[in-house]
Amino acid sequence: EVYTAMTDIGRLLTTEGEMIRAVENYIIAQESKLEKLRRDVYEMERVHDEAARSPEAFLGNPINTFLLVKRLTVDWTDLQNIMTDDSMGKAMLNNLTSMADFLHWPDEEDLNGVAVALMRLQDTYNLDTSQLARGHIYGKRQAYRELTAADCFELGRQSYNGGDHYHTMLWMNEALKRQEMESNKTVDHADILEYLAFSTYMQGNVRQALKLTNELLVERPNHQRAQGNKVYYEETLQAQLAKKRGEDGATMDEEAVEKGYTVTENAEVASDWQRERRAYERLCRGEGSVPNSISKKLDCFYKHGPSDFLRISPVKTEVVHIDPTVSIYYDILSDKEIAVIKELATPMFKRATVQNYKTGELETASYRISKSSWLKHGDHKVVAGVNHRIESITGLTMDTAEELQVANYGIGGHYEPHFDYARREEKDAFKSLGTGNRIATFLFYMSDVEAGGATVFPYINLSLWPKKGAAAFWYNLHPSGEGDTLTRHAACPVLVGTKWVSNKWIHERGQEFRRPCTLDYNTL
Ligand SMILES: O=C(O)CCC(=O)C(=O)O
Ligand SMILES: [Fe+2]
Repeated sequence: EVYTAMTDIGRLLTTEGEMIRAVENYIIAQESKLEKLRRDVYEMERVHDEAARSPEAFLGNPINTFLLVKRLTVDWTDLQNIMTDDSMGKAMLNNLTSMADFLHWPDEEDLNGVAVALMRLQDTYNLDTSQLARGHIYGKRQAYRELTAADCFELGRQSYNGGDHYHTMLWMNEALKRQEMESNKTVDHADILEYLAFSTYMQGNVRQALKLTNELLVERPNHQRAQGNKVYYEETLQAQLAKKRGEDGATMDEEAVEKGYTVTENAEVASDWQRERRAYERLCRGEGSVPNSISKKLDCFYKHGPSDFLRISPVKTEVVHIDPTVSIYYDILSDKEIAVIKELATPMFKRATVQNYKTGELETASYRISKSSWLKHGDHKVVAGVNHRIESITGLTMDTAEELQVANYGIGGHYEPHFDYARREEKDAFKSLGTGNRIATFLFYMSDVEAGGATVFPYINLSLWPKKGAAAFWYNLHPSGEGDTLTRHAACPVLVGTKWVSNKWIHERGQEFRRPCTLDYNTL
């Protein structure tokens, strides 16, 4: 007990002094914590208000979308950590958690999805990393702020987790540049170096990887993984040097063959794919042009048939390619009809799937990213009207056609090169329908797209730019029923804005007298 002697009570003053200091320190800590929270939330509020004024316009910029998802994942985790070390903060977080049913929280997968989409845009549209980090996209809309070193680091980390060392290097280099210029550092220099060094090694530049690892070791001499990597990189360099000196004369190819790889075959497969990829990306950027021999035969006119309806109300038609014939029809959907279709389709939206022709299962795939749903003839008079219009314009029956598919592509949304028709090995795809193959495609554009989002045909050098209210039409099959390989096409990633389309896939059955078949592969 202390109350019995003055000396002991005197010591209590020391205790009290400590207590006061502790509480004061607590207040200072809380205040600086609150100050940080206040600064963060104030900034978030400012951006949020700007976004809420026009969400489509704001989120039409991929950098803004990435930053929003990052705020709701990485930044939110940081904020929660600050808030959970006191009970008031905990209570508030519990409150937020109990609202889980009606709040949407993006997760790590979403963050990865937007990061991957950004990389796709960067590759397809040749976007420069520094320009992107500055928020510039194609000279189009500007992001609301530049990326910090931590943002670039996050993009690098996401690429790294996906095993994409090429983009890890690009973004970690950018993070490094930005970090060195930041007065308030948003990320540790050494953390960037660690990722950068390893990805540089994975990309084959051992010398540079070693240099970066040495830099890292200057900053963090006890970093164990870096110590291990340093030894390994040095040994690898030695071995490479020895090889160059001819001590081991085997070429890479010879070694690969020894290990059982068939080098040339792989190279051929890769180059077919690469050729298509290059053509696809070039067309997405609008760099393709139809040769003169074809363009001089192209035409535009008012289409007055085949149905009586078109005699009264002709359709503005542009033929943009001959063999396969690709036509564009303008102003065939009104803004009102488009609004109705979007409204009907949106509540039923699901991530688009593709059919695995081996298992027959529908599955999601990274090469098709959009949300879509199907509208039946009887769902609304607008849908019925649309079906009639396609029948009037094409002269083909809609009785055997698929329902109207409505699709929306977000930032980076795309559909890589594909055929709409089922090929021989996939011929069971539509078997259960009993309506034959997809003879033709009628593709409505239900929005303009600010940048990107073209429909491209890599083998005929054709890019179609979405125009609200217009539609594209082509036959997927030759009159013989054989698939027309030149109709292979793709939906380019949306760069800025959003893209809405709807598809009507018309089938073979019922068209026998409308588009008679021939034995000859080519005649129409
Ligand atoms: O959206 C586009 O431009 C094309 C879509 C497409 O090819 C498809 O859904 O099959
Ligand atoms: Fe398609």
